[in-house]
Amino acid sequence: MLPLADAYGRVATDLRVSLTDRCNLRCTYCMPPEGLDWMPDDQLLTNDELVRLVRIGVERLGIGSVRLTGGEPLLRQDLPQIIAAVADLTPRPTIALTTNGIGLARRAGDLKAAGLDRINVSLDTLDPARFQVMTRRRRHADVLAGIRAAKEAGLEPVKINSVLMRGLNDDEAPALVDWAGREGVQLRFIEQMPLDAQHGWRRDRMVTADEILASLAGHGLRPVAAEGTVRGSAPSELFRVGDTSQLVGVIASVSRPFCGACDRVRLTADGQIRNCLFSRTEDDLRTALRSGASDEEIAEQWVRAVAGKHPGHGINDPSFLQPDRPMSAIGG
Ligand SMILES: Nc1nc2c(ncn2[C@@H]2O[C@H](COP(=O)(O)OP(=O)(O)OP(=O)(O)O)[C@@H](O)[C@H]2O)c(=O)[nH]1
Ligand SMILES: C[S@@+](CC[C@H](N)C(=O)[O-])C[C@H]1O[C@@H](n2cnc3c(N)ncnc32)[C@H](O)[C@@H]1O
Ligand code: SF4
Ligand code: SF4
Repeated sequence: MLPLADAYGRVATDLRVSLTDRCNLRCTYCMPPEGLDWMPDDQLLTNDELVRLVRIGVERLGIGSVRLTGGEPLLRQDLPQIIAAVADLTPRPTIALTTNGIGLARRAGDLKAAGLDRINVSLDTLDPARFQVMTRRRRHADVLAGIRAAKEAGLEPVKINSVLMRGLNDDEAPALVDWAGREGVQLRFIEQMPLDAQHGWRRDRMVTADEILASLAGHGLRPVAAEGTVRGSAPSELFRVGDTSQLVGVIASVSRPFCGACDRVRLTADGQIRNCLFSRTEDDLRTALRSGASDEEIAEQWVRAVAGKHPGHGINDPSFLQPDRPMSAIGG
């Protein structure tokens, strides 16, 4: 086994695979109203290519968990087949999905049956009108139905990702926490990152973890770290709501970076390895695959790609440059 180690003592064991750069929403912090120039079909990995790369990661490189994301991964009609093929690998990795939840109501049962272990659904607001402003689509009810179906399919605990945007939904943290408590889902607030295709992010506009926690002062949040729970490599810092069993997370990529414990590596839908969400370089495994490289050669290229990983994202450095690819094409 070759570990995917970098020069800072970190080892990547969590593979985040983007299945498509396309999406049926247009979240304002992610992409413009008109969408993007989607990747041409011939550049996308086929299912066999994708599963082969995941197999190499699992068999040779110590990948133990696989998260399927995008773009919107539910747009892949063959998602159950992909999940089943990954679930067939030895050793079997845990398999998770990050989705906007549209169409999940119909598909949650099939995904669970195919081998999906965990699901995270994105929902920024409880108000359908705000949802329409934030995503530019009228699909709020579909997302709520998807979350319900995921729970009914036994994909618990369902985690919910909420990005708070100033002037749009930054007053909604308390109501979202109360809703999550009633629904029995784990809510995580995400700081907005500079990864939108429009390059509209501004440090002085983003809603910070401190602001989010201050707005939840009435909820008696206590860090679970104080109970001895170890965070490990998780992006989310967890808090207990009062004396209840409810946990709420804050993913503070910008104001409280967690790069020092990073165990993630990304594979884009067009077969590029990215050693960091904010990496400015990529390693082209698709060309290697299509020019007849052996599993061993691909594994060695992958190891070299991770070895060059930077210590952190650099968002707070004056010289920071946003990556060329937007979040939706990297795999968030
Ligand atoms: N900066 C940074 N943000 C990340 C990273 N991984 C995930 N995130 C962000 O965290 C948010 C939630 O990600 P998810 O896809 O739900 O995954 P997760 O939080 O790792 O999942 P769990 O293991 O279920 O907690 C998204 O906005 C991601 O972009 C990362 O490596 N770096
Ligand atoms: C890129 S999306 C891909 C999966 C799926 N389409 C979804 O929305 O869950 C993954 C996660 O990234 C988050 N995200 C997108 N753009 C972001 C940004 N600029 N800053 C922080 N999080 C972002 C979304 O809210 C979502 O929770
Ligand atoms: S955050 Fe997810 S749902 Fe929203 S536009 Fe981006 S890829 Fe689509
Ligand atoms: S920004 Fe890069 S180094 Fe930091 S946690 Fe994310 S992927 Fe890892």
